[in-house]
Amino acid sequence: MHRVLITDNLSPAGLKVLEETDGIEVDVRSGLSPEQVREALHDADGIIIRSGTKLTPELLAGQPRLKVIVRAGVGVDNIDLAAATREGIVVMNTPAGNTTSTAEHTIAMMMALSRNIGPASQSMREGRWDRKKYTGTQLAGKTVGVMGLGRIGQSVARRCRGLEMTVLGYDPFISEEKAAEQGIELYRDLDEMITKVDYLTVHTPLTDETRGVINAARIATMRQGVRIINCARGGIVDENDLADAIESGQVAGAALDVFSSEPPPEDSRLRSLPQVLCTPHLGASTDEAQEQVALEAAEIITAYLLRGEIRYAVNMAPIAASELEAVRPYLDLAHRLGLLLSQLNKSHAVSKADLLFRGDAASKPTRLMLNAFTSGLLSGALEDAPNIINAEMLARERGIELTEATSSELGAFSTMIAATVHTDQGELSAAGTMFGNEFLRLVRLDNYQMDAYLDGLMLLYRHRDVPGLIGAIGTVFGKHQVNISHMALGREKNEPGGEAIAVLNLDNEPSQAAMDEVSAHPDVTGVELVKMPEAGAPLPWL
Ligand SMILES: NC(=O)C1=CN([C@@H]2O[C@H](COP(=O)(O)OP(=O)(O)OC[C@H]3O[C@@H](n4cnc5c(N)ncnc54)[C@H](O)[C@@H]3O)[C@@H](O)[C@H]2O)C=CC1
Ligand SMILES: O=C(O)CCC(=O)C(=O)O
Repeated sequence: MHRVLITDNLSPAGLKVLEETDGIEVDVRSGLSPEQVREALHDADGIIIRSGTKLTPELLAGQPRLKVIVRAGVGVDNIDLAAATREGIVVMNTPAGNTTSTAEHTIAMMMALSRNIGPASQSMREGRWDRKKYTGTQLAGKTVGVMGLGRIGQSVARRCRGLEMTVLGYDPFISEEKAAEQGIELYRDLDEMITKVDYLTVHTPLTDETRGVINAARIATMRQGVRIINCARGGIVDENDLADAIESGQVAGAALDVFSSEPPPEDSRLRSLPQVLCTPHLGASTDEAQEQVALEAAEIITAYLLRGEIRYAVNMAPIAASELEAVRPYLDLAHRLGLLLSQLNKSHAVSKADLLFRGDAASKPTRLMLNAFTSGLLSGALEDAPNIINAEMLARERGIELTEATSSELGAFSTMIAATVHTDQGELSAAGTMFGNEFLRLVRLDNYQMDAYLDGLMLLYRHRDVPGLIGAIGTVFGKHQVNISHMALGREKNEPGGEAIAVLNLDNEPSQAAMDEVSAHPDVTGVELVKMPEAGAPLPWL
């Protein structure tokens, strides 16, 4: 049974999906302190949150059961992504469920700001009839600048066009064609765009680059009387600079749904300025958006916990259900090569690992395969075996450089993954292939070509290729009651008398005495016992 913890308000539609899914148990809590969230996470396989729960490194550390965090919404700034990644926890969001509601809220804020709806309504409640004081401005014919042309920014832009506004846009990651299709005049320079607008609305995530991007210096270059709307994240518009600019008259008004600290302090200047219209982070708060994000969150978390399907991951590459089955054997092969090289490497001082994907493997998600390989490579070195989410980060944190290359040339096999590990004592390399998507094979170890099974107990011994040796080793294992299920030989040069490697697959683990006897044979130059998962064993993290 997989337990899903829910610590924020989630629409009943999503809860119902979770409750009705076999294999899923739901634990709904509210009003938890950070310490209580930490404790509740000990017994959770996954957690669904909105913006009310902050998942800090302290909460995410030491949660071996926790595999997945789903944000019912877009912004993941309340989740420490680096910490989640380091702990091997996949983080996913529901990117499109609240786009329309947030775009509509932005338009509502823009209109209400322009027509003084908030203060006018308040004045009537207080018994006044101030028609002159609340004269507003019309949107039609005005120019709006949209910073961030993603889902919400574009949705806002389309609505502004419908309101007969001229729409300018700034987003370094959108093409001219895409902007033009929607009637957006695209700027590549924010500083240029903001001098031309009557309204500025921001729709980017809060990042190091966007934090405080709308600040005193930029506001000073804008038209006097500009209006600013922030329904994205608090802090994109510097709150102090905005309050100063409103007090000085440079900015006529601002509409804010989000704040750098939520809720903002009661004595915050922005709360008290009459030119500021505030809502308490309501952009996504509609029945429709909440139902949509809750349904998506429930589906995403169950798909991951029950089937290993990864959608909308923000800290790793996604794998669709349709792709997963096809990719699984490649991940398995890469993981086994990592496990093999990890066990053969005696120096532990790995500085670099290079992966080459050939043939069919080159058309599969190479980043995931690199992670799968790295998780195998590091599995012996770390207390908790890494998974495909954190392996790359853990390797890089340890100064291990990872490279990947692809080649569509087939070579001897229709698919091949080759790995080379660089250590302080030289290089180790191995290559594997698969027959029929199922049978994984080791086809090269260093310079020795072979066809060995990559599963179970593998005994590798380096030897001089002389007659009688195979019989002698077989006799040792027979004496010690160790059954050999398969054997493969690899010769460096395809001629007798040189150096060779034998790979024996064993049904049971040989005793130390048996190992010592094999090692003592005068023609054997090295013996290793490698433990691999059984054939067809599920991947540890999928
Ligand atoms: N108020 C609310 O309740 C809600 C707020 N949001 C927030 O709205 C924001 C946008 O959400 P979506 O449109 O769904 O995200 P998105 O990922 O579709 O779009 C973000 C856009 O910002 C652009 N961008 C990133 N850095 C930029 C920069 N330095 N300058 C200009 N553009 C930049 C990206 O290229 C992308 O096109 C997010 O911060 C999200 O958290 C989302 C939903 C509800
Ligand atoms: O969960 C919410 O209501 C906040 C929505 C939001 O800010 C987001 O999806 O980024």
